[in-house]
Order: sequence, then structure tokens, then C-alpha cells
Amino acid sequence: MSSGATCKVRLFYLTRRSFRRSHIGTLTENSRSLHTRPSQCPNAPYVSPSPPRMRESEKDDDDVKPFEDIPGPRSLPIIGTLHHYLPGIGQYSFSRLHHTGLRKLQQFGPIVREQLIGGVTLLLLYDPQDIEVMYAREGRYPMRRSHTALEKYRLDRPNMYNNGGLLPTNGEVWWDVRRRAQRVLSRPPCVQSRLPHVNKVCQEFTEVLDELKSPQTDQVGDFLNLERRLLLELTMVATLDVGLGCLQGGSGEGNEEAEALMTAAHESNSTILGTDNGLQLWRLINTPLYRRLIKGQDTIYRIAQKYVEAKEAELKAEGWSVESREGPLSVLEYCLLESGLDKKDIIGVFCDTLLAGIDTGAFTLSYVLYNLACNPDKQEVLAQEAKQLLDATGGEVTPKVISEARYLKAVLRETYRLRPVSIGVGRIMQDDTVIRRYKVPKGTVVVTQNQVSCRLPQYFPEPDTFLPERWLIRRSTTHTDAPHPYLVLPFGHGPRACIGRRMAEQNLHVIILQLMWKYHVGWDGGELDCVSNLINEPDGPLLFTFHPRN
Ligand code: HEM
Repeated sequence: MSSGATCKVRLFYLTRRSFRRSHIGTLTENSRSLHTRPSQCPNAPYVSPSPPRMRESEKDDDDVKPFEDIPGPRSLPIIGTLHHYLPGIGQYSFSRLHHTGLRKLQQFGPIVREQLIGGVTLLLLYDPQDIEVMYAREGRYPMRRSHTALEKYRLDRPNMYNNGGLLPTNGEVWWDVRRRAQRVLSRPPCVQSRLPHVNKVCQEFTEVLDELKSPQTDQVGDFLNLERRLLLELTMVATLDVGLGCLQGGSGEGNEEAEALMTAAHESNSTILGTDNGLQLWRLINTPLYRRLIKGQDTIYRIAQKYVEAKEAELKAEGWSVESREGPLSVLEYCLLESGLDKKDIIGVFCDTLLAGIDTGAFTLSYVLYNLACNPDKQEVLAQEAKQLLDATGGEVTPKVISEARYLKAVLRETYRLRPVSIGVGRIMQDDTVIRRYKVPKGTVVVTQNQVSCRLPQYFPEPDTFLPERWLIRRSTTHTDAPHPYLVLPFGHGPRACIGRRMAEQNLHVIILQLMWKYHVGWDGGELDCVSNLINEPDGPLLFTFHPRN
């Protein structure tokens, strides 16, 4: 191995502080990108001061092994490892990626190489130190390989979109949209300005719950349906500045726009995995899957455009100036007046938020409630916290309430650990890199397996137990037993992390506190696991019971 390469490997194992000290002024192209990468990331991982620890076996980094030596499932010409996933014959499953991930870990160890159909090489990482290395090398503009068909859909329509949008686009074009969009979507005052609206929608939600639930069983049928309506309403109110009335008249059923949006978002999301993987015939012809994506996206675009243009007309009528608005600017107003995004990009960003913001929130809420219902003692601690905080405000979740709700945050973090909505994150390596003493070539697609690792006993004692208290332990600054900071990363990490994290967590804080304040939540279903459908969704109906506390 060359000394330059050796130096780059060593770089990862320095403590973060010494890393900063030692590399200022020693810029290779790679280290430069580490230091000047976009810094406004609002989504730092749960901070722990523990540095990446150097493995004994890696102190001598002279012998780097070839990529081909990384163990993994046997692949065949053309179809790669597809045969391993065939129902009835194969040992793996696309719909249970977390079980498949665990199986591969047991078979091959913490780094796994896999040749997919279509010539894509995948690298699975389980060890948080390796995941940290991947992030350290993600470069100035981190690249993902996802939503490829969505990108084509948008690029084929230059009259509607300037580019592929946040989810699929890579490189400078992505950053140009991202840096402007995050000034709005991730900016604390912008997000917080929506809090009164979020409270109102969540209060309405609990009233609807009261109306709908059976007096005999305290159930509302499959709760997921209601959760999706709630998250859609919250996303619309928070981004497009308009309530759709998704919960009106009880369930909101019959509200055409809400129905159309929910179907469109779900349909679009459910085509992503199928179009990203495989032979990508949709690049040549409109396959049935690609047609479903078109239909879903046409609907989302139409509705987003309608509300952006309505707000644009309103602002024009009022003189198109910040001063003409009363109170804090809404997200949409800020986007139009201040962000520097043009109208096509604004519509594109809101299309992405409708795609990324509904099911992620609904599924996370499902898993939080499931964990609380199955652990009534923990639920009581949270209910006490909710009572103490909300009795004083008459049920209003204020910024102060959120900042003081410590147990709530521990409950959320423990849910992210046990039941995250994504298995991990994906990145395309932008340089040749060494990971775990293997040479990983530029262009390799890495998928971290955080969901699997978060249940391993070497990282978390009693890994399958729901124990929010593990996040409340006060540790000294020299602790060595704190969880590695690259294990629980439900929103990803770095400049490409979820742009909607603040919004998503604000919604979750409000609805969970309000539900805990009003109800004992019980569970009438069987054990809940997840199926992988781009993100992890509950694999059975959500049979919660909501029994009033007073
Ligand atoms: C609990 C809810 C949510 C979870 C768990 C979640 C998780 C994630 C994850 C894991 C990523 C990929 C990050 C990476 O590659 O490093 C992501 C990206 C993204 N999320 Fe979220 N998300 C949630 C809610 C939201 C909401 C509410 C919005 C919009 C308001 C949103 C918009 C986006 C967008 C646009 C991206 C792509 C960002 C980019 O590539 O620059 N998400 N999210």
C-alpha cells in the first residue's frame, strides 16, 4: 500500500479532536472535502464524545486486501445473487431485509459484498466504526443511488422540473437545491412557527379518535389509516400552508384531495425499490411499475402546484414583500420570498416532502405506540411526564414543554433503535477507500445495516428489550460504555441526512404527548414486525385501544 493511502487509512482512526488538529493544512483532495463539506447540517447524530476506536488488528495497516476477498453470497452471471431471493428456493427475502441482513452477518461477518442483478455491487456494513469511516469519506456532496425512476420522470419533464429533485439527484445540482431548501425546512424558527398549527391538528385528531373509537372495545380498527391522514394533514399544514381537512367529519374519508394524495404517495413509494433494482427496463419502455410512478407523481405535482401558485398569487396581491406579512413567515412564504429557490424547485421540494414525510412519520408513530402499549410501566412514566407538563399548559405543547420532555425523547430514541423506518442509509463511494482492511473501489454502493446492529448484544445490553432509561444515564466525558454514535441514525447523518427531521420530530413530540395525556394505549394485536417496502412498514394491522385516562 502506498504511503499516501496509508495516511488516508490512519486518518479515520484518529480521535475527532486530534483529527481536526492534525489535518488542518494537510489537504489532499479527500481531506479537503471533509473539511469544507456543507456545514449547515442540522441533523448531527446523537452526540457521543467517544472517538472511533482503533482495532488492535488494524494498527498495522500495510496489508490491504482486494475487494474481491470480501465474503458474501455466491453470485451467478447476469442475475447476480437474485436466485437467493427467489420465494420458496432462496434463503433471503427482499421483504424482510432486516432478517436477511442478520442472516448475512451470521454467515459472512460484519462486512459483506454482494453482486446484484444489473451489475451493481453492494457492500453491507454492520460495524459502527466502519459506518463512521463510510461517512467520513462521503465527500462534499454525498451520493445515494435511489429513486432512479423518479429522476427520469422529472428529467423527462423540463416544463415542470429543473432537475430530479432532492431524493434522487447527486452532485452540485443536489447541493444547489438542498442548501436553499434546508434554510427553510430545517431552520428552527421556521419549523417552530408551525407548532401552534401542529397542536391544533393533533387536538383535532384526538377528538376524531374519541368519536370513532368503539365504546365497547376502545378500538378504531386499523389505526394506520388514521395515522396516515394525520401525517398528511400535518405535512400539508407545515409545508404548503394549507389544511386539507383530512380528518374532517370523523375519518376524513370522502375528502378527494386527501385520498388522492395518500394513494399517490403510497403508490409512488411502493414503486421505488422495484424500479431501483433489477434490469431497469423502464429506461426503455413504460413498464407497469413505471406507469404507476407516473400516475402517482402526476397527482402529487398537480396538488403541490395548485397550492404553491395560490400562495404566489396571494403574495403578489399583497405587494410581494416580507413586510406585508403579519407574524412569522410560513414555510411556503419563506420559500417564495426568501429562499432563492425558483418556483419549479419549490414545487419539486414539496413533492419530495409529500413523498418522504407521510409514511415515515406514520410508521414511526405506530412503533412508538406499540412499544408503549407492550410496556405499560414505561407508558406510565411517559404519561406522568405528559401530565406534569401539559396540565400546566391546558394541553398545549409549547417549545418549553418539548425541551423539558426528557423521557419522551428517550422513548423516541429507543424506538429508533429497535424499530427504525429504514434499515440504514445508502451511499455511493466517491473515491477508492479502505474499509476493514479491504480496498473498496470508487462507485461501490454501500448500505449500512444499522437496524441489524442496533439489536446486537455487543452494542446494547438486553438488545431486544424496550428500555428508554438506557438513554437517560448520565455518563462522564471519559465513558467507554456509551453507545457508539454511528449506531442509532434513524435520519441518516451528515449533509445528506433527512431534511425534514426537525419537522418530523416536532410532529411526533406533539402527538405522542397529547395521546399520552389523554389515553392509556393498549395493544390487541399479535407481535408486530416490519416488512421492507422501501421503508419499514408494520407487518400487521395496528389494533390499538385508547382508553381515556380521566
Ligand atoms: C420519522 C420521520 C422520518 C424519518 C425516520 C426519515 C428518515 C430519512 C432518512 C433515513 C433519509 C436518508 C438520509 C441519508 O441518506 O442520510 C431521509 C431523507 C429525506 N427526508 Fe426524511 N425522514 C422522516 C421524515 C421526513 C419528513 C417529515 C420530511 C419532509 C418534510 C422528509 C424529507 C426527506 C427528504 C426530502 C430527504 C432527502 C434529503 C436529501 O437527499 O437531501 N423526511 N429521511
